[in-house]
Amino acid sequence: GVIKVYGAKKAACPQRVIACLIELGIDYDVIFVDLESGHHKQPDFLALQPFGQVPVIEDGDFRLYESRAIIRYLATKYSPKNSLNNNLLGTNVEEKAFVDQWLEVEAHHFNQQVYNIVLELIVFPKMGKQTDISYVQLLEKKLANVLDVYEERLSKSKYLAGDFFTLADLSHLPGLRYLTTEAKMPHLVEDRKCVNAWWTDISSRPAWKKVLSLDN
Ligand SMILES: N[C@@H](CCC(=O)N[C@@H](CS(=O)(=O)O)C(=O)NCC(=O)O)C(=O)O
Repeated sequence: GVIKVYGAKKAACPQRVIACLIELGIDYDVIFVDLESGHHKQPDFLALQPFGQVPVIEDGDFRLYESRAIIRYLATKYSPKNSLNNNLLGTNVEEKAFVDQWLEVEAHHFNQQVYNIVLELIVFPKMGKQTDISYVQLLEKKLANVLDVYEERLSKSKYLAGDFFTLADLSHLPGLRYLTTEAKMPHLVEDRKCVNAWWTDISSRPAWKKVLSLDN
C-alpha cells in the first residue's frame, strides 16, 4: 500500500523523507500535521510519536519515526537490488560505513548548528521572541568550521561517501536550503568551491526540485 508520511511538505525533516521517497520512486501520501496549531502535541499525534515531532511514516502496519532512521529503512527495503549508481546506502562495506559516518556528522555537527540558527532567525521571531545575534554569530562560526571539514572531504570525493549520491548527501538538502535562503548565509556555501559545486549538484536533482514544488 501507499506509504503515509505524517508531517508538512515545507518542514525540514519531512522533506528529508519525501526526497528519499521520490528518489526511490515510492508512492506516498502526506498526512498534514499542523505544527502552527500545535497538533503535533495533541494526544492523538503523541500516540504516533511520543516526542511530538514530525515526520512519522506508516508502511502498512509498520510505523517509524526519526527522519534519518526512516530514510535508511526506505533505502534498505526499496532500493532496486544490485543497482550500482543509485544505491543510496552505498555499494560496499566501506562506502556503507561512510554513508553512516556522514549521516552522523550531518545530525551531530551540521544540523546542530543549522537547527539553532533556524530557531533564532526564523522560529523565534515568529513567536515574538528576540533573536540572540551574538549566539547566531557563534553558530555561524561553528558552522564555518564544520563546512571547512566538508570542503576538505569534497576536494577528494565527488559526494560525501564516494563517487555516487547517497543518503549522506540527501540528508543535508533541507538544512542547506534553509542556510542559503531564509537564514541568509549563502556565503557559507558559495565561499567554499567544492561545497558549492556539491550543493549545486545535489540541489539540482529532480527529486529535490519536486520536493520544493510541493505546497504546504
Ligand atoms: N530528529 C528528528 C527531528 C524532527 C523535528 O525536529 N521535526 C520538527 C519539524 S522540522 O524541523 O522537521 O521542520 C518538529 O516536529 N518540531 C516540533 C517540535 O519539536 O516541537 C527527525 O529527524 O525526525
